[in-house]
Amino acid sequence: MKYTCLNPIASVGLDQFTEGYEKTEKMEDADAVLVRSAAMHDLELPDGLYAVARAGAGVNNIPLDKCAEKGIVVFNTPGANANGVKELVIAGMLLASRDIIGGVEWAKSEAGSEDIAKKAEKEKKKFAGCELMGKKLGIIGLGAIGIQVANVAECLGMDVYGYDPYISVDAAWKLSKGVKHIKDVDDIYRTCDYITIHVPLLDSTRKMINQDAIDLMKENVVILNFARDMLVDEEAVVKALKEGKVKKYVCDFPNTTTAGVENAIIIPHLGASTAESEDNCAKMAVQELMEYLEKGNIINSVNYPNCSLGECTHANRIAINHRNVKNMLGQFTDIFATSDINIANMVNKSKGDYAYSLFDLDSVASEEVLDKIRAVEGVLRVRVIK
Ligand SMILES: NC(=O)C1=CN([C@@H]2O[C@H](COP(=O)(O)OP(=O)(O)OC[C@H]3O[C@@H](n4cnc5c(N)ncnc54)[C@H](O)[C@@H]3O)[C@@H](O)[C@H]2O)C=CC1
Ligand SMILES: O=C(O)CCC(=O)C(=O)O
Repeated sequence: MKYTCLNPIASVGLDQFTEGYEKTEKMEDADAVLVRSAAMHDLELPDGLYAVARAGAGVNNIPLDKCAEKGIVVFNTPGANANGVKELVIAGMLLASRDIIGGVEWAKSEAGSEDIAKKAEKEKKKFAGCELMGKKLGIIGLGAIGIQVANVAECLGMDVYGYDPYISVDAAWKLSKGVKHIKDVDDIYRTCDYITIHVPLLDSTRKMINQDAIDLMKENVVILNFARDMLVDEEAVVKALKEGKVKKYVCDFPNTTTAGVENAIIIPHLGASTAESEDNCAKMAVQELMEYLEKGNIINSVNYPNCSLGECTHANRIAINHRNVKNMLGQFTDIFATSDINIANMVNKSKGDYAYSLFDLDSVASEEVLDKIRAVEGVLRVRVIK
């Protein structure tokens, strides 16, 4: 099996590939791709490619449907970099509250000045700020990152408001009970002194924080965006920064709209750039790929359902990527039955428009049988795992 990396991937992850895996620089030769933020939308997807693993959370750089149509399963690594992002969000709140950046710049500009200590005592009032304790923090999106930000902000003495209409049961269990449950996002905009967004970039979330949202916000609000720049109408934010309505905009995604704007604190996408997050993501991504390539089991896919039959202890395992339409399973089982093949174990799961079936068989399906399955309308890929 061959894999290629479209971004640098931590070696502690790649080292997990066992004998039989080989790195290639050529995507057209690869069975699997590992990627971080590299844009894949315009890349040609080779016919031999089985899987893409995003060592990270956001998958807006990957053409999910185009991959699904070719039977390419796309994975991400949920939560693996959440702590790294959480810590930078807290740093962002502190940078927005205390003029640490201004103060440090001042000290640099006075390097070599004999009376710097005396001057500092005189100048420091320029860099004074406010504390986080007692302030209201609104969190939009209570997934892996949002929860961690909520819980730590509470420990810092902030009054935390959380909004996520799709929160998972697991996530809800992890959330501190002190976090106020907000059902209308406008209440976050109206109430909070700090607002941080942690949702995926989807058509439904694009420019979620827009002029209307800003109009509802309090004077001097701080907006933090460590999720994706396109979630925010940044032209509206820049206008609000200039008018003084928004005190600071802290964003992890530099672009020509915000870089260099006064009171915009722009960070070069460093949220997950820690040794720990990079290692966690790389390890999880490689495990997911190996599990899929070797056993056909899907864990943490974003375009196909999670689906597993564990180890295969039978004669043959066949994996079928297909559309989520009626009677696919009926047609597959019919083909096995009429070919005198007993199904020892099977699973079929769907996610949106796509589905996946795994069959463990008591005898080996011939090429003829596999061709019959391939010919079923709606089948996107058939793979012999064992
Ligand atoms: N700056 C960086 O380096 C990083 C940025 N990210 C970005 O942060 C995003 C979130 O990451 P995670 O928390 O790990 O993802 P996650 O998938 O664990 O959480 C996302 C949450 O957003 C919620 N959500 C979806 N639509 C919503 C809506 N309209 N309103 C409110 N909530 C909504 C979901 O229910 C889910 O709970 C990623 O999609 C990615 O774009 C993630 C990791 C690193
Ligand atoms: O790999 C990275 O550094 C980017 C992390 C990120 O944005 C994500 O996981 O969504």
